[in-house]
Amino acid sequence: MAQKLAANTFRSVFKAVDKESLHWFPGHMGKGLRKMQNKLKSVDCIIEVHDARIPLSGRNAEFKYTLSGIKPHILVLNKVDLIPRKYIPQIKEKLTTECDNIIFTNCKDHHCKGVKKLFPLAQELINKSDRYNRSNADDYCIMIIGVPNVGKSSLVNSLRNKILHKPNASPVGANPGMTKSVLTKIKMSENPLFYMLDTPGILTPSVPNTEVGLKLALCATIQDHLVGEEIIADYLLYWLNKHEMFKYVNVFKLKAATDDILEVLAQIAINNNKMLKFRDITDGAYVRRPDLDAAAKLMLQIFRSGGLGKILLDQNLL
Ligand SMILES: Nc1nc2c(ncn2[C@@H]2O[C@H](COP(=O)(O)OP(=O)(O)OP(=O)(O)O)[C@@H](O)[C@H]2O)c(=O)[nH]1
Repeated sequence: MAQKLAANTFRSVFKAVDKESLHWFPGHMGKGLRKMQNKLKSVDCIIEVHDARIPLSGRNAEFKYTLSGIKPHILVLNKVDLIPRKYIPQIKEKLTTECDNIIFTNCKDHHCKGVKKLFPLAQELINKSDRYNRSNADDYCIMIIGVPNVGKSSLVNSLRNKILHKPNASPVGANPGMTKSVLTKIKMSENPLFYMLDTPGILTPSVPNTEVGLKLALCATIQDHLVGEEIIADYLLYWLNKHEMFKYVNVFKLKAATDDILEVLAQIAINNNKMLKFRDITDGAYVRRPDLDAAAKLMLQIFRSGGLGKILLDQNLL
């Protein structure tokens, strides 16, 4: 059993990292945003997907200014399976001034109620709206947007499976930036004629400060190597200790909770036989050392798959 230590035993602030490394805006994203802004004019409803673990951090609301509230907007908080359900009402309340239509989804669950509700809600909102520049169009068009890796393609696939009973169309990947190709329309239903832009629009995450950048990195919306796996793992350790979530002690077979990331990584490496072999220059003999990079990658992978418990990284902002 993990020893429960007082929060003040641990770091109260996380040491700053190089801010530059947290501003990630590769070329394809910039082009994507421009293309998307043009496309937004020809859609009737926008489904914005974000990671439920960071409902208040990292969303990029820029697209909204382009449309200034003209088109119906649904905010989908995906990966709800990774957060404690008790926070859902508070999250809704906190976001209600920004968006009336908030839906929580788990795209890994074929019976997810949120996914089932999404399409009927979009239809209802479009029917209620004046459709602005598209009032004469016979078809309805929905666009899915969001920052990288929040599950946009997974949601498109879930909706396709549910409505069209068709297999997956969009590639799903564990790394950010999977979806790069051109936007194309796919038919979702014949009557009424409903289309969806099947390649989701990628938004740049909003990174106003280091802490938000680290949360985005923890949720894999910024590529790991741009921040550094060890830094992200250290932030995770800091966060877990600060919120007195000590499940990691058992998961990583540690003797006690600790604020020392090197101690944690060394133990993970030993437990998982992730060792590097070196030749000792003095006597030529081989020595083995823990592979800390591999351990940091494993630690992040375990966190991201929910192995350290259900965690709401924005819980302090509610
Ligand atoms: N636990 C959990 N994982 C999910 C869920 N939805 C998607 N994922 C995982 O999240 C990762 C990213 O999913 P994608 O659907 O590729 O995300 P995306 O937003 O299209 O990614 P980009 O194309 O990079 O923008 C994959 O490893 C998915 O399996 C969910 O509801 N719960």
